Amino acid sequence: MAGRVDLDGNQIKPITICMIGAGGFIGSHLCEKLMSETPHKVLAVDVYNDKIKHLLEPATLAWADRIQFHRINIKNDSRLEGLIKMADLTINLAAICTPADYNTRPLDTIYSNFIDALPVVKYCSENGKRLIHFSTCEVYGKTIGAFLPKDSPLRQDPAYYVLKEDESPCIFGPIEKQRWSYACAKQLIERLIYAEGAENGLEFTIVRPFNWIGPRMDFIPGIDGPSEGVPRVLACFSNNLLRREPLKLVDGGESQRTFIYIKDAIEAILLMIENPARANGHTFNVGNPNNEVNVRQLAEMMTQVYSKVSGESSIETPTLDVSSKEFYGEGYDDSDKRIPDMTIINKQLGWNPKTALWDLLESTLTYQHRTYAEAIKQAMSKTTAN
Ligand SMILES: NC(=O)c1ccc[n+]([C@@H]2O[C@H](COP(=O)([O-])OP(=O)(O)OC[C@H]3O[C@@H](n4cnc5c(N)ncnc54)[C@H](O)[C@@H]3O)[C@@H](O)[C@H]2O)c1
Ligand SMILES: O=C(O)[C@H]1O[C@H](OP(=O)(O)OP(=O)(O)OC[C@H]2O[C@@H](n3ccc(=O)[nH]c3=O)[C@H](O)[C@@H]2O)[C@H](O)[C@@H](O)[C@@H]1O
Repeated sequence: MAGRVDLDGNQIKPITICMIGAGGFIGSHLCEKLMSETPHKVLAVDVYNDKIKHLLEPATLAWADRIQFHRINIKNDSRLEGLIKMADLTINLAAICTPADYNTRPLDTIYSNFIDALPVVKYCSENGKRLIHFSTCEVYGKTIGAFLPKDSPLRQDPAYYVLKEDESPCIFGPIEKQRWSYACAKQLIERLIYAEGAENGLEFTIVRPFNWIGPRMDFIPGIDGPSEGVPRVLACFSNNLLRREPLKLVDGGESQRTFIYIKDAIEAILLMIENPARANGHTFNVGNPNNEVNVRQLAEMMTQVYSKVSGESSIETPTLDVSSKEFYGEGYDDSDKRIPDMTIINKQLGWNPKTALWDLLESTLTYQHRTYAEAIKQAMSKTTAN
């Protein structure tokens, strides 16, 4: 930890970070990294702390005096401004960010991603504090290529699908496709932060994550989350595999995604934290363009990897096609393809992702099996007994 230097060879001074949403998937990994590898302090703000309990207790942990948990709902708590004032940097991760909510709870989604983020931006701007705000790759919406005829050769041309921070348009569907409530709220908060930078000198960095996945993502329905809840695809498919039921492919599983291992992505965030001169004023794609699959291929790969790590053979019919209306309800729509352009993050921070899809699924599904297999067996035998 001693003698840490930034990318320009300058000594890194310990700072205090107000991390809002620290108890979530990304927050838990970022806290872990900051505690184990840096001298920085974290004021961890969230309504839950289950995913960071191992960092908070026991009080004898090496970093015990560098992390404090504050159980605060940022919608309505006057303590927020005080915490932002105490910190050198605020990182805002708090959001509703599961697609099943975008079309079924659009008001909560818009409030969470725009209205609730407003005071955070305002307090940072008014108090001269730096802000790293988590947006999303969903702000790009659909690719330009999605509007070309299916057999157009231009669909193979990267100019029609690679997503660039400073060039690509944001293409959303019509208003009744409420799926886009999330992307639209995130886009507006990005524009507001950018304007605070331009007009009031706010020092900001915007992060656009592209499908970060790994241990502790979301929840397993009926085990550590609601039985009827629909998490993001990694947890949905993990749940199906653990319960030995078919993986559900929405609208044929044709949508394409690039998946990145959470630990690779966290390296990029640490570089942003410790290199403000290189990160301020920028919006960064953070993803792994080499790990592209469609959802059907993801399902097949996860089925193979899970067989390997659990030692169980796969079931006879491993996948099942479902319509998006059946699975998510009215108003669902989808991003067709998401390949991040890496030029800006490469130039500013020299960062590249490392982990191949098979390897990141192997470590993640090993974790899922170890954490949940027994609990699922017990829950299923109880249901059968009843
Ligand atoms: N995981 C990804 O791949 C991904 C992709 C794109 C964008 N993002 C963005 O990154 C951020 C973090 O995502 P995540 O995957 O860790 O999600 P997450 O749901 O695991 O974490 C969000 C955390 O914010 C907390 N939170 C929400 N509202 C709050 C409030 N009003 N007050 C206090 N805490 C509140 C939640 O309790 C949760 O612990 C989000 O802004 C999300 O939109 C994530
Ligand atoms: O992670 C990201 O980068 C962003 O994208 C996600 O959106 P999306 O990728 O559509 O969400 P997933 O739930 O991970 O779904 C991926 C794909 O799998 C499909 N899916 C999901 C679940 C399932 O059981 N079956 C299935 O076919 C979805 O329809 C979608 O096409 C979420 O919006 C956010 O977490 C985030 O902003």
